[in-house]
Amino acid sequence: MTIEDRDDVQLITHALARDTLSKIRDTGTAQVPFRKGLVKLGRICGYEIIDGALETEYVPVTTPLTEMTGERIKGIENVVIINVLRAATPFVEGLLKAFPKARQGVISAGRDEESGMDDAGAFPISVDYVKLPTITPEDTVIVADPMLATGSTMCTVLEAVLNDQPEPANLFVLSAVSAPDGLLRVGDAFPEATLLTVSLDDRLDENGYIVPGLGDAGDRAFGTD
Ligand SMILES: O=P(O)(O)OC[C@H]1O[C@H](OP(=O)(O)OP(=O)(O)O)[C@H](O)[C@@H]1O
Ligand SMILES: O=c1cc[nH]c(=O)[nH]1
Ligand SMILES: [Mg+2]
Repeated sequence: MTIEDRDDVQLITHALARDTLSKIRDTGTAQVPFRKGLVKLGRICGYEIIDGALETEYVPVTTPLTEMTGERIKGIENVVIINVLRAATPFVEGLLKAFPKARQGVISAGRDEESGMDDAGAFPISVDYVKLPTITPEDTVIVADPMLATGSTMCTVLEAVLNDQPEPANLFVLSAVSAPDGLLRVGDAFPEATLLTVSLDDRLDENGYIVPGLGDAGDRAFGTD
């Protein structure tokens, strides 16, 4: 099945998200505006998740003038955000503006770039640090990583996050830029996940980088090379 036929893949189409992503793709965007762009993108994605996935409920409100019926977002107290070190850190900073009370997990997972991709187009992933909150069946879990390339990192992260935990009410894999191969790998391995992405790019190059992509998100956000 191709990506276009799958209903577990959903694009975040907000114009501000597309505008911000276009700015940070540009090779002339320096470290600080790049990092700030990822923060902004995370905030917009957070608002879009609220709008698309969480319901509202009616509540009584007393204004200075009268009584009325207002709305509150249901389930916003039950959000877990997983930060995949390190490129997800500014992205998660933005998400937290939409979900300030989220419980957070941190996992350091990185591609072993020296080994290269195997015959199936996957990277070996080294996991160095894992600190995860307990998940409940009421939770909306958002696993955030701006780049979803081969999907190797995300599959490793999801295994760790879901290991011995009850299935959450919603499971979102959130990326800014994704490649078809990675979405297929993650979607096939975790059919319970909804794969949200701002841009589904064309392909991976021979080194597993997304094309057109934005380069190495971690290096660009942290000023390393
Ligand atoms: O889908 P994949 O092929 O696994 O690639 C995606 C991963 O690559 C990047 O991390 P990287 O290993 O460069 O670590 P970094 O965030 O520390 O730069 C990115 O942030 C993802 O975690
Ligand atoms: O294109 C890519 C692929 C993996 N990680 C990145 O930061 N960029
Ligand atoms: Mg990197």
